[in-house]
Amino acid sequence: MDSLIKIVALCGVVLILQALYTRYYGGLSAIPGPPSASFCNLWKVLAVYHNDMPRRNMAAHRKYGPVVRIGPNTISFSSPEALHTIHGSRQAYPKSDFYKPTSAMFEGAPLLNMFSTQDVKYHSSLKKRVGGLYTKAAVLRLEPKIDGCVSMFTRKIEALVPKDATIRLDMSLWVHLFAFDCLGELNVSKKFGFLESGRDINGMIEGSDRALIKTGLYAQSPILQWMRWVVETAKGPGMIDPVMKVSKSQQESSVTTPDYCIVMAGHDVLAVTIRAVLYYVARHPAVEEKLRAELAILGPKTAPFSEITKLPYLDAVIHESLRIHGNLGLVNERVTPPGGAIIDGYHIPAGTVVGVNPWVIHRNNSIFGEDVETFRPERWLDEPEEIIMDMKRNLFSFGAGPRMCIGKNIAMMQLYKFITEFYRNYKVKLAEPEKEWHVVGNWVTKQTGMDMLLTRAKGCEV
Ligand code: HEM
Repeated sequence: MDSLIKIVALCGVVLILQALYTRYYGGLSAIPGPPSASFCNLWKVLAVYHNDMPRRNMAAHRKYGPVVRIGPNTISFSSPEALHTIHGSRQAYPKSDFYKPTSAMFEGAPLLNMFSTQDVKYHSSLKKRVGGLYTKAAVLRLEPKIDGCVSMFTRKIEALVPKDATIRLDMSLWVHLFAFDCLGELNVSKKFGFLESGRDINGMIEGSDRALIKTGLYAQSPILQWMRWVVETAKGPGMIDPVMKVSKSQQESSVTTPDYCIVMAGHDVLAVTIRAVLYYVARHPAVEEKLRAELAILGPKTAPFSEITKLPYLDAVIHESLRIHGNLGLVNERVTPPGGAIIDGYHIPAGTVVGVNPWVIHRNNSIFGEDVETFRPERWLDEPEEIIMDMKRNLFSFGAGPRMCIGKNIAMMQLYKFITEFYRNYKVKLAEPEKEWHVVGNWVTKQTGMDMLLTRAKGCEV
């Protein structure tokens, strides 16, 4: 018993000494931040646990400046220079262990995909193989499929909204049903049936939300990450195992793995963006009026993408929604290379987790102006050209550099098409404007609590 107490006491002393060293002598000791963050990950864990990371991360930058230590080995940056160095340049840093759980597991080992891989060479070889499928020109072939999904959404809602009546709908759910069905249509030419049934099928949306929340939370500390890995491994084979067994025998595993990632990517962040547009436009009737006036110039038929991308106010509303409501609420984590790096005047040792949180950079006054908390699409139209270019360069909603979203062109087409048809067909109001929506301030910043009152717009024909 005596020796057990001695061992526990010894471990305690070692941990305390290590914490003191990390705080006062480690290579990051000069960087300001919340006091606890310099020796343990509690600050990050609590911020995510309370679904409050975007707000706390922004507040930390207001208090401590452009470079903030938010964990013993994690630094959050807020400047455009840091964004460029860490994420945007050709030599952008590799992803951190945060991304490990975003690989499916097969026979006890992670199946690396384009999103999850930390290996720069493997990533670049994957991207070379499939990148051509996602260029602006290439995704035009998907326009009819996206049109099909948008008109299915419109038909479903039309069936729920009788002429001259107003109906209350949970738009948080309905846009996710659209996003999931669109994912099916684009990937396997088949809608999954979410819109048809008008609800989550087999708990897929709920399951995906849970997985994203867990990934965001457990990744805040290596110990939690390890515990999650143990639990997930103990659960045994998942959905991907039988697929991989077939693929392996056909020498296709290298194709199946990136496909798996693209099939899983995009529905939740697309839904987050559409919700942001709907919510902020509903809160700003003058914006809605201008948007409707612009859309009124379109003919009665579904407008082609090439035409709607020329509508300046629609473009400004989408950019402003992407800015004010970052899809991801955490620092997009990267790791400094061997030899370390100089970022924003600090020497950051090799192996440090560094990055930028979209919420933080999108509220940088030097880029987006003094009124960053205000939803003002006009900022994308009225400012001098070089300021607008600078805002576009620093809009981080789709990431930046080599690890930027490969699906951005598809996502933009989905957004433009959905928003155009939605406002052409419906008038919308928040059902309870006195209430704020609820935002999950974790990794993907999902919003709920946005019931809306829908009425058919005049001349709406589907
Ligand atoms: C509005 C919709 C979307 C948004 C806001 C969005 C946002 C993002 C962001 C921010 C990243 C970088 C994440 C990070 O570095 O941590 C990313 C990566 C990625 N996205 Fe999207 N995405 C959207 C839709 C899509 C769609 C439709 C697809 C499917 C084709 C897709 C596929 C991917 C892939 C494969 C990556 C990994 C790219 C790489 O590491 O090279 N995304 N996305």
